[in-house]
Amino acid sequence: VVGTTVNGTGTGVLGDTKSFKMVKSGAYYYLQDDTRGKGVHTFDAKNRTSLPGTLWRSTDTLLDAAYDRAAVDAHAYASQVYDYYKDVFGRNSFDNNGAILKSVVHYGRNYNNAFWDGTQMVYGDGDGTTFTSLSGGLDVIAHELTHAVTERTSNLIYRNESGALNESISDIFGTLLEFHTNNNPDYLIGEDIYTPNTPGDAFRSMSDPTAYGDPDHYSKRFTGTGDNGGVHINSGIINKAAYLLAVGGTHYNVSVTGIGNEKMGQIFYRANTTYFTASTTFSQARAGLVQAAADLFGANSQEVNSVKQAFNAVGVQ
Ligand SMILES: CC(C)[C@H](Cc1cn(Cc2ccc(C(=O)O)cc2)nn1)C(=O)N[C@@H](CCCCN)C(=O)O
Ligand SMILES: O=C[C@H](O)[C@@H](O)[C@H](O)[C@H](O)CO
Ligand SMILES: [Ca+2]
Ligand SMILES: [Ca+2]
Ligand SMILES: [Zn+2]
Repeated sequence: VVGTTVNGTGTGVLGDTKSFKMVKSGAYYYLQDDTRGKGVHTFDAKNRTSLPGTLWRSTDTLLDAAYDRAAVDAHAYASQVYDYYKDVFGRNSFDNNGAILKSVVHYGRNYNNAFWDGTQMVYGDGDGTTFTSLSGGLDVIAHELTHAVTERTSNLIYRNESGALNESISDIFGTLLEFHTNNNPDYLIGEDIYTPNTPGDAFRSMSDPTAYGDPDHYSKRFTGTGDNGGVHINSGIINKAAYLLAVGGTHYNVSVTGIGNEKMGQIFYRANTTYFTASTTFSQARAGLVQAAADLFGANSQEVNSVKQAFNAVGVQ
């Protein structure tokens, strides 16, 4: 819509208060932020599955109803992910040309999932037991938006090893968003919205993928055809390598010197946008990450050595 930018305030999925930009047009206020790129737009699917539904419209700037919570987080967190990519990597939205960030909430009925469909981020409400509104997880939103970044850069094929790499990159930047904004950071995925009645669990773990049945070593990779050849399963191998690269540790008797989250993120961002291609395998990813680390920190740097150690630790040469 065409209108004037105003400040909105609302309650998120977890009951937290946050502010965001809205546009006033006529008598209504819309979840449209014109201050970031070409815009951040949040839509209401009204529990149907036609996309994107309607641009979120309110009669005021206070979004504190239960039905508003999913939209508040989708809108505010998408803005935070926009700011991260712009401030940290100088990337202007997923296309690096300010593309409008579209988010859709209240998708379907009791829908226990969230996804990027090539055009927009889509969030279910969950069934209230397995998931609560999935836009309530900052790592989830950054995960979905990072699929868009990957699609516009390496465009890693969503199958087998390239697909698992695609998935891991989304989990990695989902996690980095939590640390960058200091939003209860951890190396878990979906912990804020998974099983709302059970504290302390998550959907995936980067620090210990085996906690949720995913492999933490190449010798344990899934070789079936399910899940597009295990893209959400074998992602655990790269997730573990990224975790070790950032934090350090000893894994299957291989010791890794941690270099911190920021440098780990720089290396993965540069590799994904410069060296990875659609068909990049785990072994080729190691080479691309080593090259990215060499570009950033020097061929004989600790950072390069730590990338090699991390991939040795998960059995990828
Ligand atoms: C981001 C993350 C919170 C989310 C988690 C998720 C949810 N589901 C469905 C699902 C729901 C419930 C259970 C259960 O054990 O009860 C298991 C799986 N599958 N994955 C996820 O990983 N979504 C996929 C959706 C992929 C859709 C096909 N491209 C993704 O974005 O990669
Ligand atoms: O589809 C069959 C492929 O073999 C696939 O399953 C890969 O072996 C697996 O993704 C390993 O990364
Ligand atoms: Ca997390
Ligand atoms: Ca839980
Ligand atoms: Zn994903």
